[in-house]
Amino acid sequence: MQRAEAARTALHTSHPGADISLLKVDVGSLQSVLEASKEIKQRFKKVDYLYLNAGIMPNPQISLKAFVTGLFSRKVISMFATGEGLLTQQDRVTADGLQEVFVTNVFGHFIMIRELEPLLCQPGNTSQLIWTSSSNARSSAFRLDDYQHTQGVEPYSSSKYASDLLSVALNRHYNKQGLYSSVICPGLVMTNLTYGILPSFFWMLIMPVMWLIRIFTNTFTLTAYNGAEALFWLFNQKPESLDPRAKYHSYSSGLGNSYTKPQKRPNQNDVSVCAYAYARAVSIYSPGIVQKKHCGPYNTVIT
Ligand SMILES: NC(=O)C1=CN([C@@H]2O[C@H](COP(=O)(O)OP(=O)(O)OC[C@H]3O[C@@H](n4cnc5c(N)ncnc54)[C@H](OP(=O)(O)O)[C@@H]3O)[C@@H](O)[C@H]2O)C=CC1
Ligand SMILES: CC(C)CCC[C@@H](C)[C@H]1CC[C@H]2C3=C(CC[C@]12C)[C@@]1(C)CCC(=O)[C@@H](C)[C@@H]1CC3
Repeated sequence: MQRAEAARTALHTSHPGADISLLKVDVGSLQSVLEASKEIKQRFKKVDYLYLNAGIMPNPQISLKAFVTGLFSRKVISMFATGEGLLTQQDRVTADGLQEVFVTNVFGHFIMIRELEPLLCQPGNTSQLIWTSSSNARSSAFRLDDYQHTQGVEPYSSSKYASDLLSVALNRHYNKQGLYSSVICPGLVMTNLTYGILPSFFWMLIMPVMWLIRIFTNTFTLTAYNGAEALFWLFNQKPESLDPRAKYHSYSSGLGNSYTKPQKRPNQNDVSVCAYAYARAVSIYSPGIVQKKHCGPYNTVIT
């Protein structure tokens, strides 16, 4: 909350008239998501934009062997752009009995969308869901028969691919009610997430190398300001004009100027499968968990 208050103060300095309301939510805890959603419904009559940005990559490990092999392969540029095959993470099970990466990066957000449905689907109004996904999302890390990625070591890639699929499934389900979902990738940005991969002083030391790499890959946005480009770009678009299956990337030119461009779509079969998986996930988890946590009745009907 302290960080949120600091952000509010900074925003008030640059935008003195802004009405900024703070609310604490742990998207990794279903009870917290339900409570926060209830509070949002009390505070607001409608929600125009829901930015699903919170995400984690716990205990990341770099594979030095994969990095060195990648450096001398033809895939070197794509390795720097996506980090594919370079990172593994150690996941854990939350108090709700869910995989932490899956619940934080995907499922908590999904429950919030369902809970806020009346505010997001107002007649005569369009609303946008904007997910912060990643170019690290990888279909081969996602399996329907293990959609929480309990068996593998790449829960981050898996959860980001799940959010890409879920966004397409949400478009199919909600577009006719004026709700539109998009995913973005901010590129490689220096944040607490990347400081968990390598210490901040190390990133500082290799910054000249990073600027050099940026000449060859536009995905090294590096600053939060440039990384947020696609989030801001989407805010200004007519949601009906967006491609429901695209991923919108924040890019930076060699000189550090940012711009947004759409990129590839998830596989059609995967999308149908994902819609089914999430319908099943909600029906399995919601009633049991809510009863256990004494949050009152919570019925979800998925068609
Ligand atoms: N940095 C990068 O290079 C990239 C980042 N991304 C994605 O961008 C998003 C933002 O990450 P980034 O800013 O880089 O990393 P940070 O670790 O700096 O920020 C993560 C944010 O998520 C919030 N968060 C984490 N867990 C929870 C939780 N359980 N409940 C509520 N909020 C939570 C954090 O809140 P708090 O500060 O209160 O803990 C923080 O605001 C993530 O989804 C990440 O996957 C995607 C591609 C590249
Ligand atoms: C640049 C240096 C000389 C060496 C850095 C090597 C790696 C640690 C990085 C190379 C590509 C990076 C990358 C990510 C993390 C750090 C690297 C693997 C991400 C996976 C971070 C989270 C994301 O969501 C992706 C978009 C990033 C892709 C690139």
